[in-house]
Amino acid sequence: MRPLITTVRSLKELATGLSPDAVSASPLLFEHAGTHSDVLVNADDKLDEQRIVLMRDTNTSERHVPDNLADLRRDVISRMASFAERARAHGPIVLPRGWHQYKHNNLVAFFATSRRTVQAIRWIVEVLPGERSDVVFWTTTDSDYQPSLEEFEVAKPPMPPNWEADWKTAIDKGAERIERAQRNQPSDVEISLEPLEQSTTKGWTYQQWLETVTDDQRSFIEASTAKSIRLRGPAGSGKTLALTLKAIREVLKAREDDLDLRVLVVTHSWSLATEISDSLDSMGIGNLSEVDIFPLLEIATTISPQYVNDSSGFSLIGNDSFSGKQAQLDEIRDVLDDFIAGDWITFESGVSESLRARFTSTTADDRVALAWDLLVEFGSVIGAAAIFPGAGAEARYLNLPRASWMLPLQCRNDLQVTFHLYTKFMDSLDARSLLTSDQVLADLLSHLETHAWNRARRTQGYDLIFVDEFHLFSPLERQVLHYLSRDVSVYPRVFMALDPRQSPSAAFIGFAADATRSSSALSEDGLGDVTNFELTAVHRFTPQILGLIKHIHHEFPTLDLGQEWDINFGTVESTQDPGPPPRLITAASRMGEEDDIVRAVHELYPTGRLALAIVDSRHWWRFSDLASRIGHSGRFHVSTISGRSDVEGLGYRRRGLVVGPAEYLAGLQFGTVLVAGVPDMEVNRTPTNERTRLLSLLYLALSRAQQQVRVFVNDDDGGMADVLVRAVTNGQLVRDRGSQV
Ligand SMILES: Nc1ncnc2c1ncn2[C@@H]1O[C@H](COP(=O)(O)OP(=O)(O)OP(=O)(O)O)[C@@H](O)[C@H]1O
Repeated sequence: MRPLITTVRSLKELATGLSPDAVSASPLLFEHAGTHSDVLVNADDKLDEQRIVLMRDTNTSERHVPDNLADLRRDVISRMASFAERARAHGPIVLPRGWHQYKHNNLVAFFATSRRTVQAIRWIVEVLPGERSDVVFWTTTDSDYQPSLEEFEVAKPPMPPNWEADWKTAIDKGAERIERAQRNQPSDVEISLEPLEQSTTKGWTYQQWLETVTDDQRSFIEASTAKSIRLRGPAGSGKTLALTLKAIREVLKAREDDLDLRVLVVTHSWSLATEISDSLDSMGIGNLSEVDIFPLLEIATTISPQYVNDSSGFSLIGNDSFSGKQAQLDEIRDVLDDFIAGDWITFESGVSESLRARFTSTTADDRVALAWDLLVEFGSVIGAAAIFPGAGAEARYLNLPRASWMLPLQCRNDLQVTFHLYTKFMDSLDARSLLTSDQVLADLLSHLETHAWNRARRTQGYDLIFVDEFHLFSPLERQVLHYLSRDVSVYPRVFMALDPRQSPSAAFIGFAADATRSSSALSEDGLGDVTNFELTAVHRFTPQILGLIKHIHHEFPTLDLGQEWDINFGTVESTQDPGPPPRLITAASRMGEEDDIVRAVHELYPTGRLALAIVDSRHWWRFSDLASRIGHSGRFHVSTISGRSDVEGLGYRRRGLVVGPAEYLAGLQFGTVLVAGVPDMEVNRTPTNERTRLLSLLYLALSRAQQQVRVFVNDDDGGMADVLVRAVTNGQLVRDRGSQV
């Protein structure tokens, strides 16, 4: 096969488990056949990016890894990306001990994967001289072929001809594609969905909406802006819409009164920011230049001086994207493996029995589960509390209050071992010149506390701040909001829409509840007195879907939610006409399940926008593969969504079938939602934190649907989860026998 030229971002996207055939359905990736090599780039890649050249002389079937590593493609690709990141960091390359590296001049050899069974396979890689530290993956060695690096250096083949020209063409073409998408001109077949009918605002004007909203929504829209307001309601109750209408109302009022008003709408993702922006545009009130709509992280990187003029070469880890999360998870697994082979011995006797069992387990699945829990602990507990390694950091961590959703750590030693691993993890990020979004926000906070910002905020700050999906913001992110206001003499006026049940990592709920437990906590938060409004009617979905969602709600383990956060689901009603009952389709095998899904796509595609939501992202690889197969049939528009980054906002919304892990569908809606990858959540077998997370994702997936819901399960993966069995028993789900092959 011809050589492949690619980048870290592209490899990370592939390392989520994206099937090679699904590349063409990804709005993030772009393939180009050059004169002598193939090029695979990510939409965010620029011309001066570090390049990764993969020589594929011996490849016959596999496109992204050597044929003999096909079974471990995900692991292998992830390590390739991790190596390239380390190569481009300043200073000498630091690889984890477990990689067993050799070096000779610019050549490095290291194990291609962490799996012990195949460790004998090593990469021979070269880091090319120059600013960008391009990396060439020359070949792999195994027991039959083991040249020394010295020998290899002498016999090394030349670089592929024209590779730099092929690279440049690919980047130019990729940029053209994005530009086309931004102009909303799909380059392929046009589809016949009517965008306005499908949108949140149904094509109605602002006036029409004011006449339609419920009394609850109206009270919020017309409420005084003298105080901050918390708007709570279940999924689909019209929170986003009410926020949008209130923002418009305040702008129009200020115009009438001849006041200068600056309004900020903060979201968690670009896709929702784009959707709100489209809603504003479609309401027939012309240009609203007073309103800015951005994801919070975007604001952080545009006003934080460290990032505006950043020359350190550090880049932000995409930990809001699935690929970023997966890359961190792989890194934590490496850190864990190194730790267990080394320092663990000094901690072993002190930690609790249950944690010890997790560290000493030799099952690969247990190791992954532990890495996953650590990822949540590092990001949502330690990072969210802005604790970074350094003097006094461990003591602060030891004193943090623990909540039920967190990793159960029973004694001081458990916490210490966790903090030790956290420090190692942060060191490994440093070795790759990576920053987390928590670090960016913590830096932003310190900037916001300076006199310089205190002066700047008078012009750059905002009078009113609207926050959608507030439940997705970490405590750290929430603190940032206060400083974005313009007038320092009054409390910031923040209007937050939230539904704590939709917090997929389940991570922020505990903190949020802690913060609200004492009534003075909110004023300490810097918001002064906060008024509560509650929405009790859902407008998105039918009473049948609401019935199923209420059932899921009642399955949630007790979260100790502060009273102010819990929504009384008993009183919630749907304003939609009745629709078909949600269905559960049970197949005998994975293959059968996939057939069932394909059949459903054929049947439902003509009815409007469809989503296939994957509840447990560990099943993502399988469904991304299915997505590509459906896409390749040529009859359907399929796009995959696996992150919150900007480019996804471009292409997918007008497309027919959107496939993605449930958490990335937050804030969006579809005519029909097909739900798959629902794992066993049995109380006795699933820790509370895991169960909460999965139920939250299931709730999120189901609540994206307007008309129909179909849930797919198969016997290979354990059949129906108990929560679904009970829904069938209670009549909220109708069971159909799916394919029995
Ligand atoms: N009063 C209303 N009458 C009719 N339709 C409404 C009303 N309020 C909202 N809707 C519609 O209900 C749907 C859901 O609204 P919206 O997205 O604002 O809900 P949400 O509470 O933000 O949901 P989620 O939390 O799940 O993102 C939209 O299609 C919107 O147009």
